[in-house]
Amino acid sequence: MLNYVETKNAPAAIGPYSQGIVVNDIAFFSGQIPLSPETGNVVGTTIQEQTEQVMKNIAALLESQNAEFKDVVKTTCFLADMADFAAFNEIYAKYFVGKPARSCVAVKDLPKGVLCEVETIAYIGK
Ligand SMILES: CC(=[NH2+])C(=O)[O-]
Repeated sequence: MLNYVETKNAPAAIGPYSQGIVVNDIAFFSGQIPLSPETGNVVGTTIQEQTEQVMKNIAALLESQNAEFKDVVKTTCFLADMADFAAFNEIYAKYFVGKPARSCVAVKDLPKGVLCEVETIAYIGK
């Protein structure tokens, strides 16, 4: 059984994808970039500001499934510049205290020219 994630508290999709899909007790959330859920505009210009907005968006997705950061089992992180790795990690670590499995790569470009994107998989069974 597949269920789509739909919440106004996280940015709407900007392409042909959903905010996430739940399969049984696992939620697969689409990559979050630092968009405002209200305006759809990019929030912040620094890696710190943009990572904070990404974390807010992930929190909203998790909340839509009655889940929290501690329920995340895997993340994939995309940076526009690996020089931002340390600063990104500093913000990331405040939220993902449970240290889920992770991959982090630098890519040539991200949508809307942002500095970071983070996708998450969470276990939402209780
Ligand atoms: C932002 C995003 N998740 C995408 O696929 O364009």
